[in-house]
Amino acid sequence: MSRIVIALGGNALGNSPSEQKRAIDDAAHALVNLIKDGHEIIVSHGNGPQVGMIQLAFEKSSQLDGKVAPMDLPECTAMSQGYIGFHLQNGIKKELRKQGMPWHVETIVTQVVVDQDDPAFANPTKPIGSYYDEETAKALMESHPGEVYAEDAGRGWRKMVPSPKPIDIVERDSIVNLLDQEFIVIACGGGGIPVIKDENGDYQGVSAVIDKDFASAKLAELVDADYLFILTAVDRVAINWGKPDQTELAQLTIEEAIKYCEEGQFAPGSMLPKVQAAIQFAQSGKNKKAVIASLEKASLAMKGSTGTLITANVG
Ligand SMILES: Nc1ncnc2c1ncn2[C@@H]1O[C@H](COP(=O)(O)OP(=O)(O)O)[C@@H](O)[C@H]1O
Ligand SMILES: NC(=O)OP(=O)(O)O
Repeated sequence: MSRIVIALGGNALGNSPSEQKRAIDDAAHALVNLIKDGHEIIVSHGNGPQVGMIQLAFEKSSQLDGKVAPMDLPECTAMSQGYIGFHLQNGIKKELRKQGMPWHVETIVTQVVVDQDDPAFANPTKPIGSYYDEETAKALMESHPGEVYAEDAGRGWRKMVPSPKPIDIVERDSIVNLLDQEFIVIACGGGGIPVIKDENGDYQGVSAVIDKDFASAKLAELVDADYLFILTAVDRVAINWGKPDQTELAQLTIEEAIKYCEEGQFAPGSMLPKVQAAIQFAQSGKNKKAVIASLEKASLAMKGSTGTLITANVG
């Protein structure tokens, strides 16, 4: 039995609540297969499209109705954890019921501690919300001074917000207690709600969105997981991505992964943070294994027949 932290990418969630429910049904099947294989799972998920949508909805509502206040990013992430967790926990429960498996599933509203002096606060790089064409994005920057829009990994222009690195997880002990009670835990949704500790020792939200792959690596480290699974829309990490000599990689040592990152093989905002998060987890202790694989082949990736394995001692 292995303890696996699973980071679910955008393809597990879809772009609207109804699409999300359908996508989660497929994701739940892949997740329950891992439980059937005897593993303990902790699920995290992204929220880039959702957190942007929630923030925009409040901005538009406040323009229409002065009694509605705009919503800051930590609250928007908290809302996204709630409704994505709602769909995920019910989707997983439904799949467990179908397969006659008596497991409990719980979503934890998770706060993740960041450093208020993280340089990321001065350099917004995390894409959220919808995609725009360049002209629209530039018009939005003119009409919304202070907001930053930039190209997102060749897929269009998006709003960029600060994305500090995760340092600690406030609800770590609750997560471990639930795991010990044989719960399937959903935690660190949307990278977790970014917080700092104030002078009284209380947690205060800060305006940022943490990358869910880095938060998942931190979660995997803090719950002493054996595996970090980063599940996305491709079977394997590739070098020379999108070129005629594109080559999929079945395994990478930490040193090889660092070298490819330095060569610029992975697009910032899409594959780069996944590989960096995988390296971070693989470096966090002995025999720690990170796997980047496609959602529907998660169970096969656990058996080693697909996915990219990143670990200290490949072979
Ligand atoms: N070198 C690469 N190897 C594999 N996929 C890559 C590479 N560079 C970019 N990609 C793209 O990055 C995507 C994963 O990033 P993204 O869609 O942002 O993740 P998420 O699944 O977390 O939403 C892949 O589906 C693929 O289209
Ligand atoms: N918070 C976060 O990293 O979300 P995405 O994976 O959707 O970008």
